[in-house]
Amino acid sequence: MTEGTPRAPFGARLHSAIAARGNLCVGIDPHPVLLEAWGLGVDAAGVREFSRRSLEAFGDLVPAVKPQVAFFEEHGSAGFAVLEELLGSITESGALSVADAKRGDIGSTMAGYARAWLGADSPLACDALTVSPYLGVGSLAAAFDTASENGRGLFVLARTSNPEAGGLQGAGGPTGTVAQSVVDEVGRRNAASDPGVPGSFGVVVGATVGDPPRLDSLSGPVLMPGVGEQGGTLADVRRIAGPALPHTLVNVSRHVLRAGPDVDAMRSVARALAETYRFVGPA
Ligand SMILES: O=c1ccn([C@@H]2O[C@H](COP(=O)(O)O)[C@@H](O)[C@H]2O)c(=O)[nH]1
Repeated sequence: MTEGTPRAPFGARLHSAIAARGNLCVGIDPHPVLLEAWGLGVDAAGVREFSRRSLEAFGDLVPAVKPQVAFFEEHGSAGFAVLEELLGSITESGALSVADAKRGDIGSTMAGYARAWLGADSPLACDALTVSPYLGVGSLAAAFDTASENGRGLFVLARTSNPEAGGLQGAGGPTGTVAQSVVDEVGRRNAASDPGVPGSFGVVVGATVGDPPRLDSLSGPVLMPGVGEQGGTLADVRRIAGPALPHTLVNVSRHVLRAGPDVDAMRSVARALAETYRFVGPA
């Protein structure tokens, strides 16, 4: 981006990226067990090489790449330095970066996380950040505002893919489930979006969920993990996304990464998935 040129909204940039590359998002999750399987050290240097090979394999194939922040954070400042470098390299590969940090806190503290991940020139700035609404969607106000100001986006956890989530997120009240109320509140923040182009505020809904929230009034993108190792299928993705299918990013991490360390082998798994998970015609 030229200095001084405002960044286009995340929703519009994602819309173009999906039109060009389809709906698959691949995760970079340097689990210790994968680092070992690849013959790499379980340290920041191993994570750096893992990230480099992963991005070489699929960075130019997919609209978005999702680093799992936990596996960088566990290596301290050296791990964060690798993540900073990776976020820049994802942009160079032509993909959007989704930092999966699941941040959430009281409003005044959330403002610090917002500046860190969504600020104009922050070292860890990403195109979109995963955030947790379980301190109240309103506690995320600074993240919504900072993302809007800088053309970045959010994916707010609504109905996550893990089996433990249902008791809390699927709990019902007179107006529907907790997850539905999150989707509806996020959707209200997208109200002014252009028809056909998603707003910049999305939700996370797992591909493993039997009782998903309705997404018809979201007007924003969906990040849908849970395909592959967690058992979600193409049919699940179609059923759960419904009208939001064209704006859905289907995330797959370990199923691709297990094909490594060979870059061509990972690329061929990612390419096959990218063909399967394409819900819009080529641009
Ligand atoms: O509900 C959620 C939210 C986030 N995730 C993250 O997605 C990937 C999934 O990895 P796989 O190897 O494809 O299972 C991982 O980073 C999770 O933290 C999720 O799975 N479910």
